[in-house]
Amino acid sequence: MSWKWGPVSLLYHLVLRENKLKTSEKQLTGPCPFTLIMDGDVCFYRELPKVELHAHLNGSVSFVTMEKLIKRKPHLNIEHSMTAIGKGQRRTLDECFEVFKIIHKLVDTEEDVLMVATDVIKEFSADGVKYLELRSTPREEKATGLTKKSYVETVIKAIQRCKNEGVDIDVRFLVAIDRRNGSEVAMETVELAEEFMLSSGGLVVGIDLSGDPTVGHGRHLLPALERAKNCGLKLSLHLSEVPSQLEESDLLLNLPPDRIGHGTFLHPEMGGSQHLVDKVTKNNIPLELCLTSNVKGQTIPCYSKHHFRHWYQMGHPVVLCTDDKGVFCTDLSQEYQLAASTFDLSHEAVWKLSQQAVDCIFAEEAVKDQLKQKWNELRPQMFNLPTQQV
Ligand SMILES: CNc1ncnc2c1ncn2[C@@H]1O[C@H](COP(=O)(O)O)[C@@H](O)[C@H]1O
Ligand SMILES: [Zn+2]
Repeated sequence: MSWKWGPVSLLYHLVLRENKLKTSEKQLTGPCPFTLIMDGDVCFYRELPKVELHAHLNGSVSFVTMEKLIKRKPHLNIEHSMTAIGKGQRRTLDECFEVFKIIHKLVDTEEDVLMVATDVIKEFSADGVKYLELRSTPREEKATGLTKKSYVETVIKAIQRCKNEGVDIDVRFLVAIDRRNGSEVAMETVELAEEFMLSSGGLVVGIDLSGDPTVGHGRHLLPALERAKNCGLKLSLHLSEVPSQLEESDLLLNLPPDRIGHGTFLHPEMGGSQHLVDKVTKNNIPLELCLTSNVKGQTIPCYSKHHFRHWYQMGHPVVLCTDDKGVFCTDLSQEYQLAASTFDLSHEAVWKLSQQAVDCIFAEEAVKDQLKQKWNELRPQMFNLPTQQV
């Protein structure tokens, strides 16, 4: 396999150099620039065109952006160690949810949301992501005047701003329901999403169901999710992220959702059941899989035991994603590289994985066609083939 420098890796290299990273920071933002210079394999994953379908906005805040937020609010006495889980570290899922509470304190004005969303989009683009579905929970902050509506408007503004600046990435937005907030808020969230689906020129495409999986039961959220589906919003639901949710997953799979987040404990080999697998395969529902998130959040003991193996072997559609690239100190290139090294995937298999993710996006068919064309155009430079052979 020969390797050529491409625009993405070069840009990433320059961005990292410009930020003059210290050793401690390298762990939080991805591979160090020196690795990038020396290791052609790292460049392959960085340069690989990618689709990111499972990224929570406030979990995706990078070290560099976090530094800006901490400087804006020194009185909060928040340190980096409180907002990210570094290399080799593990936390319980409960502890992860405490981290989000801290980040929410730092991101509580329209100005913060605009900066965070703009930075996150640009970082995904610099990592070679060509299509991104960002998800976030609309939040009201009485003290600063932030409303749920202005929250969504601000994320949309960031998406439009990046587009106007020519950032090479197509971005859509999923409005998130936090399951902890119950059925009424869930319904209000769907109504808000519906309003923006109609007014945002196709930028709001769906609903995410997330939040602490140990709190509440999905049965109370069914009316809101059904309404979302009926009005044309796509559904991506966190399902069976913890072992105790089998009954809930069975119920929510009847909707059926358009994609599943994690689905860690659906497979019989993970403690789930063939019945659940049959429901997922019958409807061909893609799974969004986040390796580092699951290992650092300790729902999976180690990478080799990740449920990627079972679904990938079955030929079921799986999409590698980051979940919370800031909190878990990863990026999508690293996730592809991790999957490849753990499950012994060739560059050709990795390419197929990234290409097949295009079929799982929520944007309209025309966008899929454009992305497929982009993948075809980029393939020769990735594999160093003459154009006519592709
Ligand atoms: C680790 N696994 C996970 N499981 C479930 N929900 C998660 C999550 N990671 C993130 N979130 C959800 O995303 C919110 C933060 O981003 P936003 O403020 O919405 O942008 C968290 O508060 C949680 O509701
Ligand atoms: Zn998630």
